[in-house]
Amino acid sequence: MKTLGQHLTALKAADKTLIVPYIMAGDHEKGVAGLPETIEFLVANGASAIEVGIPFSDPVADGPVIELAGIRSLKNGTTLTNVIETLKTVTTDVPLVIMSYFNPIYKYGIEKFITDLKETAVKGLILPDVPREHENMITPFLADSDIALVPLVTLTSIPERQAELVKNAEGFIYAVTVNGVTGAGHDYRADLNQHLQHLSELSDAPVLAGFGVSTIDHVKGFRKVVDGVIIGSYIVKALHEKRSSEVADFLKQASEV
Ligand SMILES: O=P(O)(O)OC[C@@H](O)[C@@H](O)c1c[nH]c2ccccc12
Repeated sequence: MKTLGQHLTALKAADKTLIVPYIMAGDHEKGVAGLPETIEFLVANGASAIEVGIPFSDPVADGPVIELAGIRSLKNGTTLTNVIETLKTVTTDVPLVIMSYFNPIYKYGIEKFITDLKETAVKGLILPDVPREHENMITPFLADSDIALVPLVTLTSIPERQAELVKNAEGFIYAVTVNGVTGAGHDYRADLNQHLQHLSELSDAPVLAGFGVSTIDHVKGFRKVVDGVIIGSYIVKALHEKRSSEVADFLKQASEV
């Protein structure tokens, strides 16, 4: 299997718009047992990679939609252990990216976490509450794996910090488009595209914009300056409300932008 960076770079070279849906593991009527079919559904509808969220009781960066999905998932009995066991049963060429707060991983054991992921299609990690200064808790274990630690770059990062965050980036760069939590309904800053353009120039790694992406017009707008988008709340809400054919249409249209 290719690394996350190789997979996305190949799609980028073929001039595809990178589309990365986010789902909350275990937010399904079958609980975590429903995760493989949700992944299959997203793969079948053209996802470039899939961000798999681990539910956590204190999700500081999550807006209401993702937070509620996390609460439902925890009620369904989802744990990092049963997510990893389930992911071991999933075979796909589309790389998976785990999005988790640090606490569940710390409790699981960092070394065991990385070792166990090697038996899955997980090729990347997004850890929003692990700052660059503390990444060395994780990076030694990643050294002999093909799992990338995806940098999150926010609008408030000063230019030097941005350059530092994207230096040697593997996988992709997650460009956070708003100052705030996940979810729709934010107004994007007038100079957002300039910021995104600048980020794209800083690195060869694909740049994906995320937070608030919920319409095809958003995808078209971001596609002018970056390689693709991450879509969370819109997908999580629509899947929960059983509007999967709408999600399928959205993903197909988005990948054709
Ligand atoms: O929901 P949105 O606005 O489409 O944004 C993606 C986001 O949900 C997903 O990437 C995510 C969920 N929780 C996070 C915490 C931090 C950073 C990112 C995330």
